Amino acid sequence: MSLLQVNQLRKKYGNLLILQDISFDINEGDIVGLVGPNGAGKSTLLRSILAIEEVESGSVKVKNISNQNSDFYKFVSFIPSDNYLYMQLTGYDHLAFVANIYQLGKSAIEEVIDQIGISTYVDEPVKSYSYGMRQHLLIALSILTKPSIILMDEPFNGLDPTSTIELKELIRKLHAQRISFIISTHNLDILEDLTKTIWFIRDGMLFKDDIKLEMKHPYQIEVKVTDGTILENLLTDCQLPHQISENRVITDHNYDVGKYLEWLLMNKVQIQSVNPIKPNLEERYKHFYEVLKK
Ligand SMILES: Nc1ncnc2c1ncn2[C@@H]1O[C@H](COP(=O)(O)OP(=O)(O)OP(=O)(O)O)[C@@H](O)[C@H]1O
Repeated sequence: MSLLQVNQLRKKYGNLLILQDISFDINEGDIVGLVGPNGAGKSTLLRSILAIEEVESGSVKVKNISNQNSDFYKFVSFIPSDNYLYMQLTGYDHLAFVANIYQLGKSAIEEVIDQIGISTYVDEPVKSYSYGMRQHLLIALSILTKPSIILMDEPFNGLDPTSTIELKELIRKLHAQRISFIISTHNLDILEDLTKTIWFIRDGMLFKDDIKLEMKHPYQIEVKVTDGTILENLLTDCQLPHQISENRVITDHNYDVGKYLEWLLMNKVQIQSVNPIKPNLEERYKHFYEVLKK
């Protein structure tokens, strides 16, 4: 079911067009990864969704409530990339401050402290927290209102591997409780662990990682046969471009895989399986920008 609707969002800084009429829908339970080079417009998009930035035109709604209505912010939370915590205050002070704005009681605070697992340090001043502990506090703050979606801008910046794993687990846990996410990050490996829905932004335009783009990628097809030695001997006669690795022949997807199969069958090679070797996100990312440059 559609949760967040972004319609024709257009944003300029001076004469520079930053967001070019961006539209998309996020469904309940989605985790969307937003990637793109520096200055592509990722933060501006998140900030415009939240009406922190004034836009030229377009509309944003969550559960049919406009971002011009304060109720919008009960359902949408934001974790910005810059640390906006107060070093002298404790984690609890922060939670009490936000709870007060939304007129939430102590029990709501206790609930998120338990849920995020920050009870051992919530009464300490934030200046004593590690990056990971600060990120946990920011998430605790973001879920106080029980939002339906959390927008995160570069949440993994500065985290060590342990804190990164903890944050990923926390995102998965909240996702299992039906919270949706839009996560902007440069860390493609982390993103690929969390979601298959990865969107690219470049020059203020949004590109969903669509199948057509993937089909154009010259990924390879792997053909398994029973005996590598025979294969190697056989393939000395094969005119089609290929590489051999043990008992597999790796072809180039630009060539028709049928031709390889035909040739192998004709030479009585027993085929065990034929699998596309799907490029990883980093390869698709590189390919994507190469395609766009043309
Ligand atoms: N307050 C501002 N005034 C003028 N230009 C701005 C402002 N904020 C951002 N920009 C410009 O808007 C463009 C998009 O910036 P934005 O921060 O949204 O990119 P980004 O994709 O989040 O980049 P990064 O990955 O480096 O965080 C950049 O060209 C940036 O210089």
